Amino acid sequence: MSITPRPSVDVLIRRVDPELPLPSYEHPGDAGADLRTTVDAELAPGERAVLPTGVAIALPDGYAAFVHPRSGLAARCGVALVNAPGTVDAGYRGEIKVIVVNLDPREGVSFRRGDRIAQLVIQQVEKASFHEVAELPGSARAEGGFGSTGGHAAV
Ligand SMILES: O=c1ccn([C@H]2C[C@H](O)[C@@H](COP(=O)(O)OP(=O)(O)OP(=O)(O)O)O2)c(=O)[nH]1
Ligand SMILES: [Mg+2]
Repeated sequence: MSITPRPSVDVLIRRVDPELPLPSYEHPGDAGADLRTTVDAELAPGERAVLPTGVAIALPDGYAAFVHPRSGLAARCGVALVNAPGTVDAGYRGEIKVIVVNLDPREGVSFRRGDRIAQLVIQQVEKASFHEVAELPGSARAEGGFGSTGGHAAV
């Protein structure tokens, strides 16, 4: 049985920093195109920084780009994105930036210009038309949340 790939979506991209390569997919089936930092950065334990990526994009309406962490940076260095996933709106024309944080309690982490620090995932998004009601229809979950289904020994 063959699987049919979805057609790609056209995204316009401007290189704010022309010396660095465009974001790219490392493998044909990858979901995220890696974003690079244009600056060197040193993060002490617990420190965060907003790193520029040197690119700006224009997405068709109905799409958004999401800035996701790279698992290697998380697993090996304790680097996370404070707002993962960062949401890049279709109409945003500014430089995409990545808000990194060093979660390691003891070791600092260094980034060098050109390092791949995050990945950009493009997705179709729905636009909601909100219709206000006084009462919401009932549901099995109702107002349960935040561990309401149990399975957390600590809670
Ligand atoms: O990780 C991120 C998140 C956002 N952005 C850019 C693109 C996005 O379209 C814009 C606004 O993001 P968001 O809506 O998350 O920020 P906000 O705090 O709500 O700012 P604003 O009031 O400008 O919407 O900032 C990034 O470059 N990187
Ligand atoms: Mg916003």
